[in-house]
Amino acid sequence: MVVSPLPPPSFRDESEEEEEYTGTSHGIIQQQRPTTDYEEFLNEQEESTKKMKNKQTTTSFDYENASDNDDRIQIKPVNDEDNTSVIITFNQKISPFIITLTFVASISGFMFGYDTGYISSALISIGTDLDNKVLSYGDKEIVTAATSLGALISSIFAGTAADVFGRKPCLMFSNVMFIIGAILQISAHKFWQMAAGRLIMGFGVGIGSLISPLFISEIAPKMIRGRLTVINSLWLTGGQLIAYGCGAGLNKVHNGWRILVGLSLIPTVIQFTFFCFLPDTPRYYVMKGNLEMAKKVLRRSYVDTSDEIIEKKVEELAMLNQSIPGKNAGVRVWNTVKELHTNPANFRALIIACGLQAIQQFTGWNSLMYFSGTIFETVGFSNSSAVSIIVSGTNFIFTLIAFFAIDKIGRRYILLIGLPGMTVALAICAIAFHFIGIKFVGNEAVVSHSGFTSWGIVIIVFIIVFAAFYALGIGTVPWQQSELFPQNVRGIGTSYATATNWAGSLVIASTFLTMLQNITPTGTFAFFAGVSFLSTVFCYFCYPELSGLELEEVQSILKDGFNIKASKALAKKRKQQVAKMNHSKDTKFEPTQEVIEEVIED
Ligand SMILES: O[C@H]1[C@H](O)[C@@H](O)[C@H](O)[C@@H](O)[C@H]1O
Repeated sequence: MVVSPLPPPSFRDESEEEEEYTGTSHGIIQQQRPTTDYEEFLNEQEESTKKMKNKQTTTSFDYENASDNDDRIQIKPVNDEDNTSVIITFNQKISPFIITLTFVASISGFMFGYDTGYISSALISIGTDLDNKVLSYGDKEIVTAATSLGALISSIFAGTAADVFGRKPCLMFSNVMFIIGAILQISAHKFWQMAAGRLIMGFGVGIGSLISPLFISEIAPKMIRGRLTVINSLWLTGGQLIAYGCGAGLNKVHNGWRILVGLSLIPTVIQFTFFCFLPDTPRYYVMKGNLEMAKKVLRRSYVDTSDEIIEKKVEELAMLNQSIPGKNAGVRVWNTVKELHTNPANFRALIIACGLQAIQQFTGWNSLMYFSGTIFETVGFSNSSAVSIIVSGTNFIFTLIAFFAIDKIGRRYILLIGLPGMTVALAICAIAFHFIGIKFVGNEAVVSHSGFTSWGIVIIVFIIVFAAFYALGIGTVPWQQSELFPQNVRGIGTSYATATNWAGSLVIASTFLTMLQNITPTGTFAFFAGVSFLSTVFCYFCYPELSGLELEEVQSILKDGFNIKASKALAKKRKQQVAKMNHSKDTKFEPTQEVIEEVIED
């Protein structure tokens, strides 16, 4: 099989001939050919991948003649890697351009947090402003759930749209949804206009929640990819906190809820304006075969890196970018879905990504966010906005701690610290609720020992402890989902995971009160504690350490198992290599020849 140095764009021309697609292996160039000898075809592909990699290992960089000023360093595959591992890496200093792109993309995180956060205060201050009557409990549920429903619907399509139209245009489209949704709400005098505005805003939230972390992970230098993606979560939890703060401040203001919704227009307009001048991700350009644009963006991202290395990196990304064939968009999407399910590495990625998002929702955090006021009132604490601010403030502060820990300590460790912590906190709450003796009659809570009791204090303290452990691990790590998937299935894979998140959020928010009524608060919290415990077991056996790995390296880890041990070894190795580079930079500003040789000899 002939392997051309650069692959065709992932989405082929309509004119191309269609052939049945039966899945692919790791590999690089997908050629149109009959699939009767599919096994042979896969073997050939693997062979050519090996040849390409070997060729690149030996020819792409002349170590003998490398000067002391070379900013490049090529890392030989280590024992834990196979020959599909990425081999070109270089000093990936974070530049102002990357910071700008990250901050602009993560405004979507803020919109996610603010738009899901403001509704609880808005519902209190709306009073009789809609249809001149007080909203019923059912009306309130519809207005709250409309955004999650919109997000669920749009997240199903957003991944494919991101591959077809690009990440940036999709984020700009989400801005349009935010603006239309907000205007409909601000001007609403009818309940259904308000609900429609919330639904349309939800379309924006769903798109942003998927694409912003994907965008960031595609532009981020590998050693701080975790951190940069957590910036999105920081904006998210910060958005929730600000929404509760503003909500508390505007509670008594006439039409305060319209101001609250109106404020959401500011960040979205800022994001849209910035994106008019910023590019898409280099990996997206590679996927579309626009290698010149990919180089341009990489050059702006890594200003200290030589053109030669940038060219090689783009070449490598192009080699690893595997196209999905199909004569039209529908067939290609179907083939991508097949590829996601039939390729073992992709399927494992899917289990992890959807599993983590489901755990994030089914351990009950959002029900506590939405109903913390009610819960705290039942244990004798009446200031519900203060409580919401304390709980969401804890969420924000511990997301900040996750920001520092996620690349240094690693994603796996913070999950394995967070989930057991949540289990214990939830179990203690379940016990404490038993001694308080609460019953739910309708939507009203009846407490046998009213007033502030010591068990009430235990509940308050351990709900805050739960919030801290949640934010440290499972609140943040699932949004690293994009790194699990290779380029050709990343869009659809992250769609599945994001849709799992929104479906879980809808289910839990709409069943929480029913659970409290039917299985008592003790039963509800014990249920969440049980889910947290099982989730710890799942993460222990299935979640490999991915910090410090190139996006393209993750597949080699997931190829023949979850490979926890190998992933930990590879992550450690990568960290040591970068530490060596950084160490040499302290003294000479560039890696020295010895450092290069040392790494090569490893
Ligand atoms: O990661 C976020 C964060 O933890 C939020 O606080 C929560 O409301 C979202 O559902 C979740 O996806």
